Amino acid sequence: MTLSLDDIARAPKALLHDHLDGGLRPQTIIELAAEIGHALPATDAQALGEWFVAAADSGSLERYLATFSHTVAVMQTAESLRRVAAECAVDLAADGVVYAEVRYAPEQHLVGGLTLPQVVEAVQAGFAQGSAEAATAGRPIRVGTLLTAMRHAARSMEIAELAITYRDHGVVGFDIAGAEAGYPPTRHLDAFEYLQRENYHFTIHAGEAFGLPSIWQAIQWCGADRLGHGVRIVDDIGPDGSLGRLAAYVRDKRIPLELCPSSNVQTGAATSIARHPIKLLRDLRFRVTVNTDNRLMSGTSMSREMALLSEAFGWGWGELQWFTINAMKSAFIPFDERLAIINDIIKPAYAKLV
Ligand SMILES: O=c1[nH]cnc2c1ncn2[C@@H]1O[C@H](CO)[C@@H](O)[C@H]1O
Ligand SMILES: [Zn+2]
Repeated sequence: MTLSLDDIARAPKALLHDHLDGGLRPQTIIELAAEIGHALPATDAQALGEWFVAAADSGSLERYLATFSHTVAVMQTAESLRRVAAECAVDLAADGVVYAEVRYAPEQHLVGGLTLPQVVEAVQAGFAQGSAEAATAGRPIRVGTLLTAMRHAARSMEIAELAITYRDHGVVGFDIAGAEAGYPPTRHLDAFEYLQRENYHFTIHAGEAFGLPSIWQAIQWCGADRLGHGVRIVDDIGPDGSLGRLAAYVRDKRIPLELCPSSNVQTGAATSIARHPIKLLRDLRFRVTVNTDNRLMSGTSMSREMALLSEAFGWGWGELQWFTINAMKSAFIPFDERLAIINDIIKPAYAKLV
């Protein structure tokens, strides 16, 4: 049985890996760009959406990331950040996402003169507004924010401190992102050690464009709670399914993998959805979660990612519920709040569907 996109959209879903600057509506980019005179590769919403997907479909993470220059350019004022964040919450909720952790890099939004705290407050105001609108429309969503530091830059300690400052105001974790090859996680060890001393949560983009050494550093040197992608952990799994020491550690410790199928195909981390290692990793019972990464660059949604997997592997409600509960168990909000979403929202909804 394969599930249709409409069926999946009605089921509750949890999303741990979604970039705010990778999920703008094309029409919003056009309107914000017009206000500031930023030139775009297309000026019609449909064409612009297609341009992002085609340009990101590059086989390389570096070329994929180049497309963000257009989204980041239009997110340099408090008003534009608020609008983008509000629309993000509304769009995720309309797709049936009940819990989302959305990330962005505050250091990339200072060109218009905002300070780091002003950036965070504008985004938080947007998430609050969008969540309130979604609740009014009958699609409640909870959005937690992750603050990302760019791994090629040198502001991770500052961003880690910013995350701690806003930990009781909706910021639930920290991350590093950007080009992976040449920028190992240990470059930011001081930031990760600081966050551990603060009893805080963080994920690290690792094992996407670079392999096992990046994953090993993220976990064993930096202490990551989760892996952003982590898909190349399969390099430590033999053809007979035997696990190397690192893969065994990741599975034994139930370290969540934030897998992003469409994004991985675009950057060359996987050759196709049908051959995506998510099948093997699920069969081996790793703590697998399904994510969007960048809805704009992949022309996707949480429901679409699930529908692609359902089509490729014949997965039904049972698997969809498993991924959703895996994600919810792995969220960075407090345990009792995770449990409440699982028991009060997710399980009753799937009990009706299965
Ligand atoms: O899959 C990814 N791998 C690494 N970096 C990424 C990915 N997607 C987005 N970003 C980077 O994260 C920044 C903050 O959101 C984005 O501007 C982009 O440069
Ligand atoms: Zn990402």
